[in-house]
Amino acid sequence: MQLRFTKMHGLGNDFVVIDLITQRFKLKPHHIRKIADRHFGIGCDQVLTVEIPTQPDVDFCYRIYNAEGSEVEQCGNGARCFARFIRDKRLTGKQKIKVETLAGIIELELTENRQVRVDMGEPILDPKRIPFTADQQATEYALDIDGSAWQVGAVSMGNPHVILPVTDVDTAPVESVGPVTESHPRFPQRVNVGFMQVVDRDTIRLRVFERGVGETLACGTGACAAVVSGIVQGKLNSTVTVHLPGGSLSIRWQGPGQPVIMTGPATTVFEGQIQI
Ligand SMILES: N[C@@H](CCC[C@H](N)C(=O)O)C(=O)O
Repeated sequence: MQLRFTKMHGLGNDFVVIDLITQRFKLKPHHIRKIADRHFGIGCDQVLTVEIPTQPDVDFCYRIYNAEGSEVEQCGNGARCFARFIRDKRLTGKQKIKVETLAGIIELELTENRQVRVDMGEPILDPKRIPFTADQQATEYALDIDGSAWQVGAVSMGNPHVILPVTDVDTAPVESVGPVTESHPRFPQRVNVGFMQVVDRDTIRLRVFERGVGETLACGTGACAAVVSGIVQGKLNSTVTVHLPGGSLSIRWQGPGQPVIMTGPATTVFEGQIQI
């Protein structure tokens, strides 16, 4: 079968977006791996699908697959690309779009300056729900990573994140510490690993070793989780600019009970068809 796709990115975190409303196809993990392969396929960090919602009062269903083939709960950069795709393909005329994900319902809004604002929902700090093995909820946890002692933050944005503080992201041990932490036994569903440098109360620099992918140029949920972690630790104000290798995001969180709001760009690169 020939599948139509659109190649997109959010700050260099790249996606193959497939409309499964006008095309009927059941994507299996080996299809995802083939599509995501940078040598033998199209190449991307995640495959995103647009589907008919299963719940009332929701506009679309948004599904997310990591390059390794696993389905995941949430993807922030992907959410902005999803909104741009829906708009460009005229699948809706609405300014605000409600979509269901495995992590719950999120709201996407295209702004006047071609940015996309996403209500990512409330962050989860309860270790059981992250999931993360810990005696009780805390703002920082002692974590042994391969014999080294780290003080880390742990937050779920629907998907699990651990945040490791570093003094300089340029020299952070992303390639060595990232993979061992991703599969740390205290994170039973594995984890996305953020390396956060606090620049000042309004600015951080961040690199993320993503679960199921490796280091990406940007991670939207990683940016949200890092900011939430920095806020609960008293290091950051409620609106923070996050500088990632692929560009910058604005993240706002006004504290417990409030959703995290992410604003940033979404770009279409090209369109095509793939024989699957
Ligand atoms: N790139 C993403 C996150 C994608 C999912 C992640 N790798 C996971 O396994 O949870 C983002 O922008 O949030």
